[in-house]
Amino acid sequence: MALPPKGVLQSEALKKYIYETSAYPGEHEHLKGLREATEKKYGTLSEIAIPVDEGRFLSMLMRIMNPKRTLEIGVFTGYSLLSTALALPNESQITAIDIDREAFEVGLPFIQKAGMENKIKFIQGDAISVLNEMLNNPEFDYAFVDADKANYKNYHEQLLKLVKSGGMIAYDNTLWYGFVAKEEDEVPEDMRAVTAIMEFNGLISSGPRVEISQVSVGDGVTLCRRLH
Ligand SMILES: C[S@@+](CC[C@H](N)C(=O)[O-])C[C@H]1O[C@@H](n2cnc3c(N)ncnc32)[C@H](O)[C@@H]1O
Ligand SMILES: O=c1cc(-c2ccc(O)cc2)oc2c(O)c(O)ccc12
Repeated sequence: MALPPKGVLQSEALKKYIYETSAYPGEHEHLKGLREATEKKYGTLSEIAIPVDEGRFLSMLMRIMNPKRTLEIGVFTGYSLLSTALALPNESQITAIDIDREAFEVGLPFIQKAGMENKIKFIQGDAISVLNEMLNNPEFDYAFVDADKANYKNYHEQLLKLVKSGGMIAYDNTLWYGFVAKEEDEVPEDMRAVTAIMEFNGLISSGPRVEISQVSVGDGVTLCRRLH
């Protein structure tokens, strides 16, 4: 079964319009360099990086929130990481976790050229284990999650102990190519993470711990604000 285009926008013409009018113009030169190096090295796999319009959204969110300590789970070559870092004040720190360092090294020269390396502490390791080793001390203002989708519910439990009350957790891919709204027999075998995503969406949609907003940008981003 052929995959639909990635993301919420199922019209290629509308996606092209949005990219060309409001996402590519003004894209930071080193973000563009990182994106092109990722495409060159990884070909179609580069699609797992967040798209440019989502990068702009996350960057705007950071400028509004002005967080001091942030977390990123799932770095790949660093498009979301560099989008975030460029929007943060100099004294801010991002703890970025990925099980794989090889892809991060593809983006690292662009992070360095952009002068953002000092804001980033990269930790190579399984995110569940790395988060478990952190003290249950809510010291982060913001977290972005874009790693293994089956673990989103586990990351959520851990992050509710690590993100401050009033802080924000953003989860990527919560609309998963639109498959969340399709019948089971319409979902290709390699897109079965849709089950975990749908369970996760159900889990966070009610309850006293977070307030959410499902944002239809990229492949769907859910913002969760910790209430207590
Ligand atoms: C979709 S990519 C992240 C894309 C990235 N946010 C960007 O904009 O380029 C997912 C990443 O999660 C990482 N990952 C998967 N499972 C992980 C785990 N258990 N712990 C830490 N990282 C993991 C993968 O190595 C991969 O780099
Ligand atoms: O097709 C994918 C796959 C992933 C993925 C798979 C396995 C992992 O351990 C982590 C991530 O992530 C994706 C993604 O974030 C995206 O935006 C599109 C597609 C995929």
